[in-house]
Amino acid sequence: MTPQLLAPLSVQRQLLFLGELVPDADRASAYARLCDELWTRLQQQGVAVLELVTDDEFSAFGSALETCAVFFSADESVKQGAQSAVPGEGYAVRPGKELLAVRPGAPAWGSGRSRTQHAALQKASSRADRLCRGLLCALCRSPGLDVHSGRVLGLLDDAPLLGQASASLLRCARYSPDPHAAQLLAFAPHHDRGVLTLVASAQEQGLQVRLPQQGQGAGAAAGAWVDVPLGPGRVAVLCGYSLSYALGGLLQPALHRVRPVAVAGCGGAAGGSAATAGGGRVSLAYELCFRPNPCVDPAAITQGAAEQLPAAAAAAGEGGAASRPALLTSALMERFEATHPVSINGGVRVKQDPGANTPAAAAVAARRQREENGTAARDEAPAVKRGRHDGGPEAADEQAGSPAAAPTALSQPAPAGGGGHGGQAEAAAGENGDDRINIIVKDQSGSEVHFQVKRSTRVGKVFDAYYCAKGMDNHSCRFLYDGSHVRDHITVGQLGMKPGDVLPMVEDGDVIDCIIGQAGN
Ligand SMILES: O=C(O)CCC(=O)C(=O)O
Ligand SMILES: [Fe+2]
Repeated sequence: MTPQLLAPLSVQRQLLFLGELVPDADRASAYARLCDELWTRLQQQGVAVLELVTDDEFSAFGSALETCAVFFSADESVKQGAQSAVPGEGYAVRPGKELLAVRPGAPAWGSGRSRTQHAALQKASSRADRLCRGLLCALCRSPGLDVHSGRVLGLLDDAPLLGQASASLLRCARYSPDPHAAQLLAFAPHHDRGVLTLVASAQEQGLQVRLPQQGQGAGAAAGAWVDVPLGPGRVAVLCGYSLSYALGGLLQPALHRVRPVAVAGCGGAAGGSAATAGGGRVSLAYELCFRPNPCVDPAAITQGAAEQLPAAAAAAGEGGAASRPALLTSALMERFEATHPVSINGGVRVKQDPGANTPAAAAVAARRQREENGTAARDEAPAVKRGRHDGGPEAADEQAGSPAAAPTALSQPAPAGGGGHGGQAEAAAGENGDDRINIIVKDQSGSEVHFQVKRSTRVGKVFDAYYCAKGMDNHSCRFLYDGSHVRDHITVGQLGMKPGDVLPMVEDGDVIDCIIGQAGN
């Protein structure tokens, strides 16, 4: 039986944003109740569901959900057009799931339908941003936490005010109803990297959170997956990794997932365009993030916080603020990457275990062995390379509706007919000589993303998939192969080749170095 999660919490926007300014005893006490309840629910259940009484926010979310549903039902060329027209915007299409992302303040793009959609998403993202900041402020002011809100709010950017793209991100996802995917999670269990995430969906069902396993909220149902009741007018609030870190572990990041979306399952409650998008589930997730450069110092942030807090942190099994070093947000995100294997697209980033018995792992191990022996790949006998097929652009590695390059080893087998980027199966195909090779993209911290691609795949597609897996803006990194800058128009097979070279240089398991923050291509 699904445990009863919680009664919706009513919030009036004017309460959130004006409550403390208006000298009205009722409003002040209602605001205090909101603060308290928000804290208690996040701490005990990992999620709070808000009922938006004044519909300003939800009408923005609702129209974004509607326009996205229509957009997602449009044909592939529209999607491809949008993708190429949006430098700096995350965009990905995966089997069974379509994802579109915008940042508040990002300039409009495209024309016609995609422009309409972008405008709706922009409006929803700025509403969500405002709501999220108000909730963060309320959380800090809760009697249970009692942290100076400026210490946390000061780490956010003020980009939405300046009309520049912010660090925060609104994702709109459509999970298509697939009879073959009925047993597959639509979104693998994950933590969000940001501060707070708001999730809205016209469909009541889909989102699930795992109740905390230990600490204050732990009860009989500790560790159980529970449904988060969404639907029109409701928004779920989830604590992300950054906030959890900033508060020294006083709140745990919410582990959440999207359950399987069956054909007849979640489409019914959608109403309007969401239903005409072919059923399935459409959701908006707004992830409020710290700006890229400030220092997040848990000890300073929680200094003087409510007295019972150290005990709460200890009960949650965390070392508390004192054991968490002050980190730049960029370092915090690296820490997140290192400890969280699930990318936002549901792909699993796998650090290959050299002992693992897969061809991909064997290739990586062999390459490392070569490096240790001082035998650089470039020094190998040409005869070895001559046997390889250089792959021409005509052999493009495209499949409609799936990215040309995807991280290997997805969390579940790809749904039938969905492109089949399924880790081991592909690795085996590579071994059989169908011209696929493993390429590793590695950043300065040593974090790796593995790809299995054809030699004919354009490296730009690998980079796009990398940005997508990392949740980063396109064109925000510089890529080096063998120390030289890689242009994104060449193919994987052309990596490292100089004008006049006839033999391919790239080897299975080769590494492309990624310099984060240096725009490159
Ligand atoms: O679609 C949903 O309900 C959740 C999406 C989500 O968890 C995310 O985008 O991080
Ligand atoms: Fe999420």
